[in-house]
Amino acid sequence: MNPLGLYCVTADQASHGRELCERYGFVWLEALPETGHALRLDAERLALLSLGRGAPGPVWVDFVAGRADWRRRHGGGRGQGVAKACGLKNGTPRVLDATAGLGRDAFVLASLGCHLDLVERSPVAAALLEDGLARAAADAEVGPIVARMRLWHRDAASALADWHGERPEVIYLDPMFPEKNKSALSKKEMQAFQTVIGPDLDADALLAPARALANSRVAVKRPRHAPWLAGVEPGLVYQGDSVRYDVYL
Ligand SMILES: C[S@@+](CC[C@H](N)C(=O)[O-])C[C@H]1O[C@@H](n2cnc3c(N)ncnc32)[C@H](O)[C@@H]1O
Repeated sequence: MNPLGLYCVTADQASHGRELCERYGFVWLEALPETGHALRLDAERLALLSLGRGAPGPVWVDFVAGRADWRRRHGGGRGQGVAKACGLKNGTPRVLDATAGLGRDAFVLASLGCHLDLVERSPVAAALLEDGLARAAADAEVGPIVARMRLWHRDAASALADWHGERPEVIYLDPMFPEKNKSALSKKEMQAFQTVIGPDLDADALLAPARALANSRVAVKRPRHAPWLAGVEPGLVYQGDSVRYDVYL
């Protein structure tokens, strides 16, 4: 996939924009293209745009307002599937989220008190997540929560094989499943995210190193009817309406 372009709205953000291009390999844009996808940096945020007629709205990471905030206040706490799958019934384990994406699941776990390492290989997802974490850090209520989330822009296969940090109790995996029916994706905007990132066809290879590294369990989020990751039967399954959590103890 070609590197994505980054467009900076005002000169004030130019040095930060150029630094993101250098670090993540984005191409500096003098103007937004008419079609396709691009990153847009303004004083508020970094966002992934879909361009052209009928294109879905922008995607960005917001832990302070919107869905993440609602879910933090009213989402069901430790009764949520991700919390049950990661074993939060018995405490607040240290979690390695090896497929961090836009950090939504990780934020739920951090809100419930967990410390997390987040590993993300896609430059687009990592840059959006980094931006959301930085903005949330300045918020009085959410700042202490995101202080428990540490992002690493790298491939999980090598990170799991060569982990130098504190050994995680739990490893959480939520690779992008090759979705045939795109309307099944929760929001139109997320279709853009999937188009830019692509399916994670190598996800099976993460299960064995994750099981070798995790102190207590590996939790895998799958679409409800998807086959087991790497064809390995889990010890425990939490079935939700549209997703399933397979737990390897
Ligand atoms: C479905 S998204 C995860 C969504 C995330 N759970 C959330 O709540 O926002 C899958 C993410 O895993 C990342 N990913 C897949 N395989 C990876 C790997 N081997 N190393 C690092 N990241 C990976 C993809 O780039 C993508 O951003």
